[in-house]
Amino acid sequence: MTSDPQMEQTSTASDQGKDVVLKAENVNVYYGPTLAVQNVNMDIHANEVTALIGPSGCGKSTILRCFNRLNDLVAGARVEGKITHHGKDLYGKGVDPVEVRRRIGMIFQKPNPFPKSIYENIAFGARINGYQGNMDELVEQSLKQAALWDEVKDKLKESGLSLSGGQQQRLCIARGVAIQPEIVLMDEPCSALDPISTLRIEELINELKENYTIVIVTHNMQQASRVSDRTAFFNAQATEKGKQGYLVEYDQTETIFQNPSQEATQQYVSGAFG
Ligand SMILES: Nc1ncnc2c1ncn2[C@@H]1O[C@H](COP(=O)(O)OP(=O)(O)OP(=O)(O)O)[C@@H](O)[C@H]1O
Repeated sequence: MTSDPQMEQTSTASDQGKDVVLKAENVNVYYGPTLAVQNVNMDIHANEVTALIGPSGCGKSTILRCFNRLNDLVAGARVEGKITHHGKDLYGKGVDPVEVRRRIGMIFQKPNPFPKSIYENIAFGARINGYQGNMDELVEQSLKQAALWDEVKDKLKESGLSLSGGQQQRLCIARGVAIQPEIVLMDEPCSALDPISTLRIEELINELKENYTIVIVTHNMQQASRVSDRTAFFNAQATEKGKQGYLVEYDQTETIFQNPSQEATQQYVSGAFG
């Protein structure tokens, strides 16, 4: 084990190239002049759940937002290095960031349904994205995929805001899957939810990975170990220019939690810091 952060980063050497849908190579992210996360290399694999864990401020959300170009919308944010999606530069000339975000959706920490009916929460986005098929069928199918149909099928005209927090988050997931993304990014999707709703979302994540690739940021280590196939542990080091995040170790979730190669990972997953 080493304690030098520059030396610590490892990646999934054993199965690189296999079903890789997103690949980050030497990614640095700056906010203005400040380097917030440095030298991230990681592959995201198809139909898997990848968890990003680590203490506050180590750059998990920043990296997540790079995966669908949401950082483009943050003033002063700049991404260096390369992120490819099926081998194609996600930031390349001619790539439409709106189309990127359609194929690579984001579920946020706080459920954010539109102030519209449950039905319209799903139909609205689909319509904007040019959906021409049977809307009733799409609404039903999306709500079923998000494990919400049985609870709302008799009140589709009621406001999405009338639902509980956990139901609202599943509505947001239904809205997300209705536009048929390939990848779903989730930024602490359960942090505003009670334990029962959290468990429901975790079960849902497990079901969704049959059809989608999922990357989830979570503070909850039990959650990472329950839902993910691979886990990336990020840490931050103090520098004269402030805190800098970096990827310490990325491997199968079982390895990260039971037999990590880095001491810092071992300490973090055993609750010694963070
Ligand atoms: N919009 C922004 N403008 C400037 N700095 C930012 C911005 N967003 C994040 N940062 C900085 O980038 C670093 C990484 O933040 P980020 O939110 O990605 O970390 P995180 O690991 O997701 O943290 P948390 O677990 O607390 O959500 C932090 O130092 C943070 O202050």
